[in-house]
Amino acid sequence: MQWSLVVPVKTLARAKSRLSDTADDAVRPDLALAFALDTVAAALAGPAVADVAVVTDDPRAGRELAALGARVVADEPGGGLNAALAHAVAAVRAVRPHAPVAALNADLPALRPTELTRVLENAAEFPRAFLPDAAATGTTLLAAAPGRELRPFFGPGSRRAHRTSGAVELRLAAVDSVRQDVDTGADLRAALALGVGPRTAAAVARLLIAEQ
Ligand SMILES: Nc1nc2c(ncn2[C@@H]2O[C@H](COP(=O)(O)OP(=O)(O)OP(=O)(O)O)[C@@H](O)[C@H]2O)c(=O)[nH]1
Ligand SMILES: C=C(OP(=O)(O)O)C(=O)O
Repeated sequence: MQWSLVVPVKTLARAKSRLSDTADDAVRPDLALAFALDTVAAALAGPAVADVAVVTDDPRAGRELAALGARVVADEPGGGLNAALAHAVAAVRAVRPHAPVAALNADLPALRPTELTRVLENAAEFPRAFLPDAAATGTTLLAAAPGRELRPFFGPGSRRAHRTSGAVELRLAAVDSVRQDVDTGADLRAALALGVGPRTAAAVARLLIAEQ
């Protein structure tokens, strides 16, 4: 079964505020973009994904992610993350109405295509399913079968919100790369330990050189 994914990317200048003690205002946009590029490149590399739509209003992110092969959908004005996702799902379903859809966070720089494939194969067993993040309080992926509404409740405490909404929690071993989102310096170290993609590796190297 081939999936359509929607990946939300906030305006880069405002992204990753919780990384401000690790990366200052001048370099954080580059780091956030590197995470998104490595996430989308890995997602497009797997056999289970047919289509990735990035929902963003950021021109640079849109340009660089489109160059990887993603489609770019504009944000729903003033709506925030969940409105942007619902809007992007409607856009991808207009193109591929019979495909299952999943929202995937853009901050998974260690993402492995094989692990994402396994998560999607398991998600395909349910009308709606989600994968909790590494911290076990949030969500990195929320999936909906063809014809089902996604009903995203991303944000603080989204694991509980998705569970309460009736989505099935996927309990899978060995999918750490799909769960390891990066919000803090400690998360970034954990992602580096798993092994990040080339754009994040380069951005982190630039960060370390700038600090010397
Ligand atoms: N398109 C879009 N994406 C968003 C929006 N808000 C958040 N996102 C994305 O949704 C995911 C989770 O976002 P947040 O945790 O709110 O923000 P963040 O930039 O990752 O981190 P913080 O600034 O530290 O909260 C990331 O992939 C963001 O880029 C929005 O309003 N529109
Ligand atoms: C929006 C979410 O992710 P983050 O950890 O980036 O806040 C979430 O977990 O619902």
